Amino acid sequence: MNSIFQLMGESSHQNLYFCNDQEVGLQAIIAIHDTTLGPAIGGVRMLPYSDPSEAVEDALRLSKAITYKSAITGLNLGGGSAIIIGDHRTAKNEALLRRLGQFVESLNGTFIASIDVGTTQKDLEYIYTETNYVAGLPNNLNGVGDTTGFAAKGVYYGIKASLKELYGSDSLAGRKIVVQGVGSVGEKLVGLLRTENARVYVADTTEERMLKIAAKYRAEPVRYQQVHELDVDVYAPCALGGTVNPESVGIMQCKIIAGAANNQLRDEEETSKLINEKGILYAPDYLINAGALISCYSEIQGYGNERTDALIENIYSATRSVLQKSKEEQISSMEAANKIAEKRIFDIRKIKR
Ligand SMILES: NC(=O)c1ccc[n+]([C@@H]2O[C@H](COP(=O)([O-])OP(=O)(O)OC[C@H]3O[C@@H](n4cnc5c(N)ncnc54)[C@H](O)[C@@H]3O)[C@@H](O)[C@H]2O)c1
Repeated sequence: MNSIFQLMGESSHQNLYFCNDQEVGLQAIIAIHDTTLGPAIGGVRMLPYSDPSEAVEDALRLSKAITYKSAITGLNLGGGSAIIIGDHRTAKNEALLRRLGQFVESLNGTFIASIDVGTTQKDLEYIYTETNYVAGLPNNLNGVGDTTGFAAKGVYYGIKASLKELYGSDSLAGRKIVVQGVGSVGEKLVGLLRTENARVYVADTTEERMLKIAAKYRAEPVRYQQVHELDVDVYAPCALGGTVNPESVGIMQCKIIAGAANNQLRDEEETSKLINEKGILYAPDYLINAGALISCYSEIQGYGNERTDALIENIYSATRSVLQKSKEEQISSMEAANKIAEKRIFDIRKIKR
């Protein structure tokens, strides 16, 4: 127990809640990192953790990341996370999800649940049966529906802001961009980039998917093993985390890294240093992939499409501020983003007391 308080203290977490309902088989954790800016939003992640302490660590890490993501994008939301310990393919059912909904409801709006790995919009509907504190509902329940288009739009602005910083122009025409992973977000990003005549290369471990997307958007297919060696303006990681690491940076030929994947940097400190030494510009992942979170915020606030688009467009100016601060203070762009996010929380905390 001591170590849990130590972990919470190290990352300045406010609360950690546990729910154990043996009758329905629910073992769940809700972590609230910081509610200075507003209620803590977070996805419901369902995975078969082998040890509850792993689930606690994940909940703490994920909730802190959301605090920073909300802060840097100007949202009035805090960071949270919900974890259900169990195999989402076999152990998920209506009673379990509704029980989680009751758990969320018991926190009186301090936590707002959305979807994450192992949960779907259908699951969120079950949670919604028991609590109104949810975001990311389907369109037929007046929700934002599929958030992947919003995520792609944010990445698109992040790429444009990075181009502006490096070349003095944010025009995409003729710029060479490789999109690694053309799944839900990657495909929509390819569409946006091609509309403005960027020269787009697409890679995916599923060859059929890669060929389909290449043909649909008149992009060029490349083998996924060759992504890092391509001489391009932008490398957009849109598959899994950790693809930017000392080994891959060693062979990279791109000028900018800007994509949708979460936790792109493995060994953050060392990798940031190597990126810097190579003169590669890095648009922080948690800032430019915030479009989905922004759309959930819009749903909570009852905003229409126009306001949602405007909030997502802010990613452009936020990315520029981060890159400029990074240059001026000779710090990594991740450090610059973290500093801006922390300062906003610090300032707002003063007026909330
Ligand atoms: N879905 C969202 O709203 C959202 C929001 C923010 C961030 N993200 C992040 O963006 C990334 C993509 O999300 P998604 O919803 O499009 O996922 P997805 O599963 O629909 O797509 C991922 C694609 O990457 C491919 N892939 C996996 N490993 C690869 C590799 N080594 N090389 C090339 N391709 C590979 C897969 O075959 C798949 O087509 C994830 O990291 C996710 O966490 C998603």
